[in-house]
Amino acid sequence: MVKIWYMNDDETTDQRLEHHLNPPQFLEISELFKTTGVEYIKLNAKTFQEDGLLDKIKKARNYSYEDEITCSKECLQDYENKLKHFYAEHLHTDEEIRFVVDGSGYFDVRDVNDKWIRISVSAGDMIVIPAGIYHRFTLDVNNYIQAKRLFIGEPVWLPYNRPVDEMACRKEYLSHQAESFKNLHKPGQFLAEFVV
Ligand SMILES: CSCCC(=O)/C(O)=C/O
Ligand SMILES: [Fe+2]
Repeated sequence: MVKIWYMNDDETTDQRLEHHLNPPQFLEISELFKTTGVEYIKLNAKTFQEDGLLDKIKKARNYSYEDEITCSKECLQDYENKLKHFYAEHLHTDEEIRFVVDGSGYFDVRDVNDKWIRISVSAGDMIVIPAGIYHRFTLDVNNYIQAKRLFIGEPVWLPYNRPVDEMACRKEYLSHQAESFKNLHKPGQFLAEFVV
């Protein structure tokens, strides 16, 4: 079950811990979308290969490329280094689409006021992180996640570490954020249409 909360930015303890504010401040999926444009949909991690929902989403969104990544000490080559890179604040020129098949982890995204929001994902959770948003990823204390990576066209995994405010995708993201996310009322306006 996805959980979303504002992080305590001052905490310098292990990145794999929850890092809540005191008291904790949770967000709804619709609030996450309004302040960041991050979309979310729940799939069934046990039946997605037969129930057709993932295929439907891929077709509608033109996700033509798909592979899988497993992040664990045993399965990920250059584990420590890769995790360090994932946790460096960065953006991409394309959407980052992840569907968690097994395990769990945290995607952190910056909100409209540059505050960190932590999204706790586990099996069945799909998130779409827009191009141009500053974000990062970490494993949680279970140290294991397996996720499908979807892509429109050829995959480009290039992260651009902050600050890269002059990039076109960053400027475009900020103008969308200012103009439209806050006026939308449905959680994950686009993915929501697939919820039955
Ligand atoms: C669970 S997917 C690993 C993290 C990743 O691929 C990425 O690009 C983070 O920003
Ligand atoms: Fe990323």
